[in-house]
Amino acid sequence: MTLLEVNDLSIRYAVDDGSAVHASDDVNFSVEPGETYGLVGESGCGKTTLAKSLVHLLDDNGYIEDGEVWFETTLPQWADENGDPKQSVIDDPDKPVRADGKTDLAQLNSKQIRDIRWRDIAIIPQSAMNALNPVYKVGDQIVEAILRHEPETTAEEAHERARDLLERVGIEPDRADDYAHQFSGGMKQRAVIAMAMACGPDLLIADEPTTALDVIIQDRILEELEALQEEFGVSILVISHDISVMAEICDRMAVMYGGKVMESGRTEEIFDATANPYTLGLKNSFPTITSKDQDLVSIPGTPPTLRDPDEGCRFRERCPFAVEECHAAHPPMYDVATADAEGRAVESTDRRAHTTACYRIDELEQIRTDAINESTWTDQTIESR
Ligand SMILES: Nc1ncnc2c1ncn2[C@@H]1O[C@H](COP(=O)(O)OP(=O)(O)OP(=O)(O)O)[C@@H](O)[C@H]1O
Repeated sequence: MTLLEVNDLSIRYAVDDGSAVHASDDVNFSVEPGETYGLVGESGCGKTTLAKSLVHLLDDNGYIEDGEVWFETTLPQWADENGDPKQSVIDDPDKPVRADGKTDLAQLNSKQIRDIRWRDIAIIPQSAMNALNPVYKVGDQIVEAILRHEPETTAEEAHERARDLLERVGIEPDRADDYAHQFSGGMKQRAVIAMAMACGPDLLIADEPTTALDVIIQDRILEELEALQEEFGVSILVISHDISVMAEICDRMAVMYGGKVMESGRTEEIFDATANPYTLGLKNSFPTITSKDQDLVSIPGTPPTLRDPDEGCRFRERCPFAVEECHAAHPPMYDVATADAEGRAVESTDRRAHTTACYRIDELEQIRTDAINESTWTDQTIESR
């Protein structure tokens, strides 16, 4: 049973000159119960947009152009006494509810999504540690989050839960009476994680949970997230530009570039059998867990603006392996492990498979070898590709 199933999700931002920023294009992925799924890629590739769109928190000029976001929940008004969707609701084409108990969040109105946000899906935004209100005690802010979403809970129970949640993320319960300025950066981040867990969500979205923290604190935050997951069975959708952080905590991940998923699969597949030039370049630019001494090589050039992009592969202008075909159309997702009877790559829509968007999938061995050499990335000028 899948908790979240994102199908062909495309998100746009309308901008002043009349063009649209294609922040996410035909994105597919799924998250299973209790799983940690990662969205990784350089700044501006659309990770935050994607995460915010799931719970309708896009900026005012952002909108879902197309796609579906099926989530394992049924709103009370559409559920029977067991919490399952009523047959009349499933049969109603105007209701975004499936027989398997999933609801398409993309079709909900703002009141309906408010019932899901925090209670079923909690989001820890980027720079969350600055999100704590300086004039309220930290504990009271958690209490408020509980009471807002669970009116039946008493203030006393909520206080008890707030203290308990703080303890679970490694903060002394008595510090509930402190103000945010009395907390270190790492403690603030953990308090925000506690707040996100206040209503027992099924999915926790953590946007760059360790950025701006030093390495030791980063490790502790990752450990806290893993511990919470083990204890509560919550699924985590984690976003980071740092592929080595992802390696530590994710079961599966999607590597994004320019609003597109370039490669997706289990973490060990992405690391041990990397199948996309962009992922290879990204790996070169971060110290990996296995080889901390390796030279770091960043990918020359900058990501595209995404304003009305052309049809070609989004990565081709920075890709040392780009060929003619890459200019004509962005590649589909190919299955990395299987080929057809003639040995040719096959397209795949299987969200659990290891897939890559690269036409040169048949030459992977050579590409992997070449990608290790710094000169592969630095010798060629953009014009020569
Ligand atoms: N409100 C907006 N209006 C127009 N363009 C936007 C808006 N918000 C984001 N974008 C653009 O959408 C694209 C995706 O941005 P997004 O913030 O989702 O990427 P990201 O991978 O999360 O990067 P970061 O980690 O820096 O937040 C970028 O090109 C960005 O400039």
